[in-house]
Amino acid sequence: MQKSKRQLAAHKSPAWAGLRFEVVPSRFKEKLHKASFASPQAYAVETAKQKALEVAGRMHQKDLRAPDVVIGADTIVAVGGLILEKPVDKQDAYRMLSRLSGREHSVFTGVAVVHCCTKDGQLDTQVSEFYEETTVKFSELSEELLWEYIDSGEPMDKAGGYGIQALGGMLVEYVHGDFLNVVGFPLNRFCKELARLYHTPQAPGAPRRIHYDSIPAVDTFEDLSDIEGGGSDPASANGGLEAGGAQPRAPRTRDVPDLNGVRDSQPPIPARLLGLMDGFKASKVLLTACRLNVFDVLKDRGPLTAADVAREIDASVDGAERLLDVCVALGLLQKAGGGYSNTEMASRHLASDAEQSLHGLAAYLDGPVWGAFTHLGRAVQEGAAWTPEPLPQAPHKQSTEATLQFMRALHGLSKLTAHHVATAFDLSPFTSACHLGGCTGALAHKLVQEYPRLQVTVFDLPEVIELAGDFEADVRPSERVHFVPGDPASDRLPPADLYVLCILVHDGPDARLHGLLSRVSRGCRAGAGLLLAELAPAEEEAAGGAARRPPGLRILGAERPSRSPGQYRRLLQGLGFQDVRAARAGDLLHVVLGIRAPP
Ligand SMILES: O=c1[nH]cc([C@@H]2O[C@H](COP(=O)(O)OP(=O)(O)OP(=O)(O)O)[C@@H](O)[C@H]2O)c(=O)[nH]1
Repeated sequence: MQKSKRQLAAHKSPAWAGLRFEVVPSRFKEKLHKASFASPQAYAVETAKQKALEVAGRMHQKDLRAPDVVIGADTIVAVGGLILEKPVDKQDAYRMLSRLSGREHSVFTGVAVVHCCTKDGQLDTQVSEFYEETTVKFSELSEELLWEYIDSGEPMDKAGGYGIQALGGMLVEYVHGDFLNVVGFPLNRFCKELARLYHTPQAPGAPRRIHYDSIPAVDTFEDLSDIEGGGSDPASANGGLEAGGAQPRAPRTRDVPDLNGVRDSQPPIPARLLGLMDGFKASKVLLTACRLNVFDVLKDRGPLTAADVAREIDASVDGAERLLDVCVALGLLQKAGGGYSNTEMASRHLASDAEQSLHGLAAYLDGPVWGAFTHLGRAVQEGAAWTPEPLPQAPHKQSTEATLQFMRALHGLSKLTAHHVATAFDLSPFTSACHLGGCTGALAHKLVQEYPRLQVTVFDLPEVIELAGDFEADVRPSERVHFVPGDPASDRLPPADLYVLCILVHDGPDARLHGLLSRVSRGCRAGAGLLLAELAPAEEEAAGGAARRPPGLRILGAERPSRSPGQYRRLLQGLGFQDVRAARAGDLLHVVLGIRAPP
């Protein structure tokens, strides 16, 4: 399951509902044994609690100071005694949604509020928890509606497989209870709980005392509070958080300094800005650790000391220890009793021989892309490209090693995304496909695995095809994948039922994209398909739960923002394709499929 976006550590950052908070994804693995809980809601509450405790512990370790409060939440759907979380794939989404069709179900969000303090350097926590239930009834869903909704990609990161605040709203007949609870956080109940926990009435005229400096505006909640003697009249409210008698409250003054001498009206610290300024250091540490093969050394081996690692990577012990400690802080490594080991993510993506390795991408970013970015000022002044020209624009200008380096980067990305691209639509009606710019054949091999009748031609520049054999050991070779040298931008295209383009044209100029797509449109027969998979725009990635990249900074280093599925759809329609459909392919890509209309 994707890491939580919703564990809030309250003490810094901008305001929301009167809280200054920071969002810290929890690393708690949501693997609690569901059957061991008395009820679905007990499971949600425990998961929320474990998520928040993990964040509190980690932040305390990292900053040597705990946040004041960590808020964890977990949303589940319960139907007929079953607990539904986020679907793992489309079939799973189908199973969930067909189970919900025509029925009532409950949505539970468990919330844990973890109060933290540090005693003698040790973290001390106190947990308050609650859950909220909302009942939702779905209409009867036709197969067609169900699949159209699944193909929209929306269900994939949603508990129960639907997003009530978006397209999923059309499935819903009625809602009883808090709508926001279904979306993922019961804000109203949460505010009441905070008011109950922190806002105890006190004697008139008593000085304002705040224990939890992250909650200066808890006054915000009192209007929602059920506390006796509370109420919505601001004049009857004070900002005190300390216990006292049930007395009338002193007037609230928003511009009074709190105990830290900070006025509420002070602008917040620009934490995001500071993070942006400093962010390159984290990238460089990650890329350097990859280049020094730290994650290879630690993969499949017990915890190693800094001295062991230093010996293996030919580094000084002090230097290795500093690098390893920063990797721990970045969540790439774990440290226990002086020994370092890979996190699961590092073994899966940063070790060079891992099935889903991004080691090649890291090397490409650390090499030519990093080099180009150090001269960014000059490139801006001269209007030059920000990054090395990627293949296929300039292979002839590249050394074999540079071409291989680019191919390794693309290979890792292709392997990571191939399953999502191959299964975004049902491609079984097609019997032959041609992957233009198919590079190492990673997607081609996934396509033939998924579709037993399909033959795939990988059509790419001769320099690339010549080197593609180097990657054969890394894919399951198939006789149904053929490599044909040629330039997709100028040579005659091999005949096929389906043409595939994947992360090929997202960062190129419009003219190049139009040129390539119109070549396919002119070169293919009526009824042939065109499947286009490209990086989703950054804002869609964020919505899909992926780490947000600034618009304009693409994964392989070019600077053009991605086009939206709508733009691709209009483009394809303008080029004579019909039945154009768009779908998400994992968190990173969107895929568009169109069928060539008769001329
Ligand atoms: O109608 C909607 N229903 C659900 C959602 C979204 O679904 C997920 C629920 O996931 P969870 O509670 O597990 O929490 P997350 O913050 O995503 O992180 P995990 O690490 O726990 O997976 C949540 O994103 C809801 O917002 C929705 O959007 N609409």
